Amino acid sequence: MANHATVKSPPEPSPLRKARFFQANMRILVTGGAGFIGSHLVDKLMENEKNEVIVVDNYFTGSKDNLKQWIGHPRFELIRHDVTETLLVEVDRIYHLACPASPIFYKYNPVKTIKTNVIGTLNMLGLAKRVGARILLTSTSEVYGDPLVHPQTEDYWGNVNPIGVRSCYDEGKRVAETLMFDYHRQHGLEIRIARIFNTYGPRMNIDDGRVVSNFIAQAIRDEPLTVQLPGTQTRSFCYVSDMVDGLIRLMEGDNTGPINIGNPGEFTMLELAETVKEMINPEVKIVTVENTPDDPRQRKPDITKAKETLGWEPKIKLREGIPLMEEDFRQRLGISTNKK
Ligand SMILES: NC(=O)c1ccc[n+]([C@@H]2O[C@H](COP(=O)([O-])OP(=O)(O)OC[C@H]3O[C@@H](n4cnc5c(N)ncnc54)[C@H](O)[C@@H]3O)[C@@H](O)[C@H]2O)c1
Ligand SMILES: O=C(O)[C@H]1O[C@H](OP(=O)(O)OP(=O)(O)OC[C@H]2O[C@@H](n3ccc(=O)[nH]c3=O)[C@H](O)[C@@H]2O)[C@H](O)[C@@H](O)[C@@H]1O
Repeated sequence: MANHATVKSPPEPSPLRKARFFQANMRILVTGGAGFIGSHLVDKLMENEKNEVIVVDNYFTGSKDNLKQWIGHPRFELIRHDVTETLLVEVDRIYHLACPASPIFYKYNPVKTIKTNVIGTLNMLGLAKRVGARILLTSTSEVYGDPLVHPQTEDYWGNVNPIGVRSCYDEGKRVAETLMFDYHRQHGLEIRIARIFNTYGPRMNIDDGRVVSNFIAQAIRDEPLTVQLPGTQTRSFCYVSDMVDGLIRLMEGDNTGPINIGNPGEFTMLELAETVKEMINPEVKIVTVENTPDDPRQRKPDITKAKETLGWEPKIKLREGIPLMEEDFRQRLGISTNKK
């Protein structure tokens, strides 16, 4: 599915690319770069001395703190900007991540979430078209909704409620994917779409509301782990360094996607709670609480395509990732005692 019929190619990002004696740096825009995945992506991109990185973020869920090591660096720029407004920058690559990801944040102002997904993606595609940049969208496994196919393959069209409380996010991302392919077919844009499955790791907001961060923070604070009913719903958790590796491979490879990027290890929420309890605080209680509407009952990526086309598969198992996140959370919470 590499390249769909294209009408015409976009311009080269800069004539400097073709210059014989001067190799310009690769200028990379990361929208949402002050967030959890975005800031880890920036760290990795900055390791390459040929990269210049520009982050735009409105700090709704992100923070300058996540980027503090780069502020003032000559190859790094940080712009406070909302992607629902147009942006003029000259770049070669756009990693478009800007969008609240945790359900409690994306449901907080659903109309804004839709605008971010639709107008924000439209703006970034317009920018990519003007400057000839390649653009990668971080879509989501939520495009599969409450999936009737398990594990989920990229050719599954999904089972999504168009009028539910999650629709601002899952339908928003579906439209964003549509826009990406329409710009690709109509204007010849180079696009990449990653369908990300639940990702966790250091720098997640402590009170982010997502399940791994909730359970780890609760275990450290000695509060009951809140398993939302029924507890048998499943998720597959990918450690953030594996995710960043997959995103960069996708951007630099020649397959448009969509490609699932996630860890196929599948756990029920009760199993996750038991694992966190055993590893962090065996004394802590596990309680069940009400769930929210339309919570998907199962989720597990089929990553055959990522393996075959990107040579990618995750390396970090859940039991290896939890202690790395625990260490970061303990440091930020200022709670060092480990009741093991
Ligand atoms: N973490 C996951 O499990 C997961 C799973 C699937 C998809 N994704 C996608 O990956 C991306 C990053 O997710 P994350 O987990 O790092 O979330 P995050 O909330 O930590 O990061 C999102 C960033 O986007 C910024 N942002 C939000 N709206 C914006 C706007 N209108 N203009 C500019 N900036 C804006 C936020 O301030 C934040 O820094 C998102 O697009 C999300 O949909 C994440
Ligand atoms: O990977 C994805 O595609 C999507 O996954 C998550 O959405 P979700 O799976 O609902 O994430 P969580 O809020 O972490 O919930 C996971 C499961 O844990 C349960 N949960 C959550 C929080 C909690 O305290 N307890 C608990 O049992 C929820 O009911 C749900 O079944 C992300 O937040 C989305 O940004 C992302 O796009």
